[in-house]
Order: sequence, then C-alpha cells, then structure tokens
Amino acid sequence: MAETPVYTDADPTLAELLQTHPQLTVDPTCGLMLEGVALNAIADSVGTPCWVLGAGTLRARMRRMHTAMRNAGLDVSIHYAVKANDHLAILTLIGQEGFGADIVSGGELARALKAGIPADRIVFSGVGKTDAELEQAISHGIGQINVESAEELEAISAIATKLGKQATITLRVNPDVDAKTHAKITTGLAANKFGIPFQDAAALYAHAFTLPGVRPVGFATHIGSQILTTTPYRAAYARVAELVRTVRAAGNAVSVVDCGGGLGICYRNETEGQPEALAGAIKAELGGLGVKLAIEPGRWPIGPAGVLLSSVILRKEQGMDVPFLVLDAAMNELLRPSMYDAWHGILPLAPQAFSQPVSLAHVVGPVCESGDTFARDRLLPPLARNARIALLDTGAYGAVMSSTYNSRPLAAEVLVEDGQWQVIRQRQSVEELWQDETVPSHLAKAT
Ligand SMILES: Cc1ncc(COP(=O)(O)O)c(C=O)c1O
Ligand SMILES: N[C@@H](CCCC[NH3+])C(=O)O
Repeated sequence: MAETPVYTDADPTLAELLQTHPQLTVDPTCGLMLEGVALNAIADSVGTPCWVLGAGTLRARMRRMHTAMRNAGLDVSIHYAVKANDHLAILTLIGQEGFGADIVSGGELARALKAGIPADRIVFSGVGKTDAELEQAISHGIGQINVESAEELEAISAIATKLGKQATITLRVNPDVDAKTHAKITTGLAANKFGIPFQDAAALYAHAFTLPGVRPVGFATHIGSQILTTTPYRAAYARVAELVRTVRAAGNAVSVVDCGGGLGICYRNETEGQPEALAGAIKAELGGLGVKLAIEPGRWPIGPAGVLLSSVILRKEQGMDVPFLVLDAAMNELLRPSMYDAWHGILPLAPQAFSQPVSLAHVVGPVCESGDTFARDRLLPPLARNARIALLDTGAYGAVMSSTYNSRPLAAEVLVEDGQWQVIRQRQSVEELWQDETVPSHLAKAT
C-alpha cells in the first residue's frame, strides 16, 4: 500500500474508470453491466433513481479481507460496520458468510439480530448509547461493548448489574492520530468527540475491574474513514500496543484489541487501501501481544459493490460555457458530494456513449439547494433527456444516508447475484411519505 495516496490532476476517463472498477463492464448491445447484469434492464423495469448492489463484489471483498488477515497469521474477527449499508439482505449475507457486525444504535442491533447475526458476534460502538439501547444490548447478550467515556462505563455497569448480568467491554481509545482523511470523517484526533483520551485510558481500565457489571477485556480504536495509507493505522496501533503493555505491567489482563475500520477505496484515482497492507500494519504493531484481534470494515467491502442509477431530466444550457445536466437523483439520495465534496465516478448506461466525444457538464439534482451538485466540470459524452447514468461507488454511505427532502420518496434498491437481479426495496410511494403524519382534529375540521 502506497504511503501517500496517488492523485493526478485530471479526472479519470470513462475507460480508466472501467479499469479501476472491474465489477463494471460494457456490453456492445446492452451497455453498462454490473456483475454481468445489464443496468438498463433494471432501470427499464424498476425506473430511476435506483440503487443497485452487487452481492458478488461484496462477498469477494469480505473474503479477501478475511484471507488477508489469515495469511498474515492473525486471529482476526471481522465485524462488518452496519452503518455503511444496513439493508436486511446485506446483513443476512454478511451473517451467512460467517462475519459479525459492528453496530452504533438500537436500530442497527435489531436489524443485525433480525438478519440472523448471532448476538455474540455483535460489537456495539458509538459515542452516545442510551440507557434503553444498553439494556437492549446487554439483555441480548451482545458480544462486546466498546466504551467511549468514563460516564458510559459507569452507566453500563449499573445497567448490567440491574439486569443481573456482566457486560463484556473494551475501552475505545482516542489515540490522537491524524487519519489524513476528510475532517468530517476523522475520529481519532483529541479534538474529536470519539473515544477515551489516551492519557486517561490506563487508569479507567484499572477502574473498570472494580465495577461489578462489566468484564474488561481490552481496547478498541477507530481513527476515521476512507484511510488510504498504513501510516496512521500504524501510529494508532502503536499507541494501543503501548497501552496494553502499560496496563499489563500494572497487573490487568488484556485479551482483545479491536482495530476499527476505515480502509479507503478508489473513488477517483486513489490507490485503494489494501487489506493485506492493513493486516501487515496490525501484525507489526499488535501481532506480538497474544490478543484476539478484530476489524470493523464498512466502506471497503461494500462501497464499490453499489451504483446509483439515474436519468437525465434535462440539459440546461442557460447561455453558459458549461451546461447543467439535471438528474432525477439528488442530494436526498446520495448526500456524499454535498456533505463531503466527495467525487463519484459517472458512467453512461448506453453502449454507444462510450465511444462518443466528451464535453464538460455540471451534474446536478433537482432539489432546491445549490449544494445539490454531484459534479462540476465533468467530461461526459452527450446525454440528452432520459439518457441514463450510473453514479459509482455508492454501496457504502449511499442509501443509508438518504432522506425524503423535497417530498422525494426513497428510491428502490436492487440486489444482483449470479447474473440475476431482484428488488430488495420497493420504491416508496408518495402516500407513504405522510402515512405516519397526523393532522390535529381542530385543523382537519377547518379544511
Ligand atoms: C466505530 C466505527 N467502526 C467502523 C466504522 C466503519 O468505517 P469504514 O466504513 O470507513 O470502514 C466506523 C465509521 O467510520 C466507525 O465509527
Ligand atoms: N458517511 C461518511 C462515512 C462516515 C463513517 C462513519 N464513522 C461517508 O460517506 O464518507
């Protein structure tokens, strides 16, 4: 894994995007395919906007992570970060592959359990767990709770004691390491809200052994997301290793280190994070400690497995040098470009579009915000009204971050596997938008 991410100034061409996304191919008749299934056929039947997920890509990437850890001689449990994509079909697949889950809410816990992931393979992270969520987790016999503050440690012990149980816990440590990623998804700096300050961790760990409701087993850390080099991982793990040695020297046992998630993918022309390099970093810093290890990947396994299909509503010239392409997908579907200025590849679905000349366009959604912009100055082939495109790498932090802003119903979702496809979420109807709303009777009477 390169020590510095590789960026060139120019955006990748359509052909280069296809090279870095082997799950996508172009058939001369059917156009863009995901895992051998024509995306136009899905859009014809389901309409747009529509999320499409390739189960084969997800399975292959989860297995590659597992193999990378095993080949490094490491005993590592893989807990998929449910937040990246919490669809029941995805969680069912994850459970069937033998992996566990990393959850951050009672809702995610309920989903993971409903999908058949055993409670003892579930780890609960998150900076603010409510009493109700902790009760739910402890009563289900969840595998591990990663504690993020001294206050939370006391609350967990009290709740577990009340339930007549003992919760297995690690302390999530904030190592004050810069993950060198977007500021909004950096979690391991002292200024971030996450984890227990490094300097407080040893004393709090010792204190945990005096509490009746918890069984301390070790430490966790998670320094951020879309991390492209091993440097910050090694820095964070080195600090955790130092902590393990310190608390052991004080006579307290440590049997678990949870190494978090965060491995980055290739959206534009980055060299994507390599699970083998991550395994190397874990082994180098933590391999000699004789602890059970875990990782919590979300984006890496499922990000590249998904695309968001959309149709051009219109091309707006507006007397400008660069026209606007207004899509039927918007920031309420894919929030990442508005929220993090994220770059997502855009490919046409039509086969002939791949050999046409390209010109610049700004690609936007129809929502009433200028931030509803997917791309500026993007080189694309001619795309007229109703032409279809795919926004790439939307399997992680895509559908899960959707909203119904501007009264736009949630988009349909489709799963592709073994050359077949199936709708896994019906498009929401307009009526469903207000089905849980009540108009107070005094107002209803007046109308
Ligand atoms: C505690 C924890 N674990 C795992 C993840 C998954 O991160 P990623 O999707 O970058 O692998 C996150 C999100 O950043 C997280 O907060
Ligand atoms: N939502 C972020 C990732 C957050 C990671 C959660 N800890 C993204 O889309 O990049």
